[in-house]
Amino acid sequence: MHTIDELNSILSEADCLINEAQLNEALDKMAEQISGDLAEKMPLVICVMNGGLLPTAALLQRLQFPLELDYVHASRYGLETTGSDLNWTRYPQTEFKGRDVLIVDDIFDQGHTVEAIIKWFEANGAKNVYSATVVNKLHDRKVEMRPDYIGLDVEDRFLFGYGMDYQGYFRNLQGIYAVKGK
Ligand SMILES: O=P(O)(O)OC[C@H]1O[C@H](OP(=O)(O)OP(=O)(O)O)[C@H](O)[C@@H]1O
Ligand code: HPA
Repeated sequence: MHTIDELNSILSEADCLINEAQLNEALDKMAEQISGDLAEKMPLVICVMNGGLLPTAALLQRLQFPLELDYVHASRYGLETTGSDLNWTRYPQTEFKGRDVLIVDDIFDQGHTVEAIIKWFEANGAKNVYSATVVNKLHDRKVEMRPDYIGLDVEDRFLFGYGMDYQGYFRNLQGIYAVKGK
């Protein structure tokens, strides 16, 4: 359990790596690329909860063409997770067989989450599966694939804000922060 004072000091000591203006610029570019590729395809956009909530909303506001929205909740099991083991707590409810699907998440870190979700949609009949993440963390512990649309590269630190949580908190921030010393 954290106190409000502890949480406020985590935030006040953190480094802001990406501010709101930089986020907006990156999201504008992503939306432009996505619109170029998908505007005629009536895609199904999939928000990966919980981290994908803010990025999905921000992209949808910028995508002015016919699309449908659904969400999945699939997260990695704790620290011991290896490979693509995901704990699915919500599968999509919208028909996606034969359709173009766009997966939206906050971060491409090691990449197991996005990779496994893409594979699941492909294995279950999606036509083309695209993926978009606001940030890509720079390190060499990654899966081989990369998302089709990436907002910004970011250094290898523990991040929070704009979808990403620090022990459950701070997903709501309009910027991306790194915990002091981590
Ligand atoms: O690229 P990876 O190394 O797989 O990590 C990225 C994933 O980790 C976080 O989700 P998490 O499983 O913590 O669930 P959450 O979205 O509910 O925070 C984040 O939202 C991505 O989905
Ligand atoms: O750096 C991170 N912060 C929060 N959640 C995450 N999930 C993967 N990487 C991160």
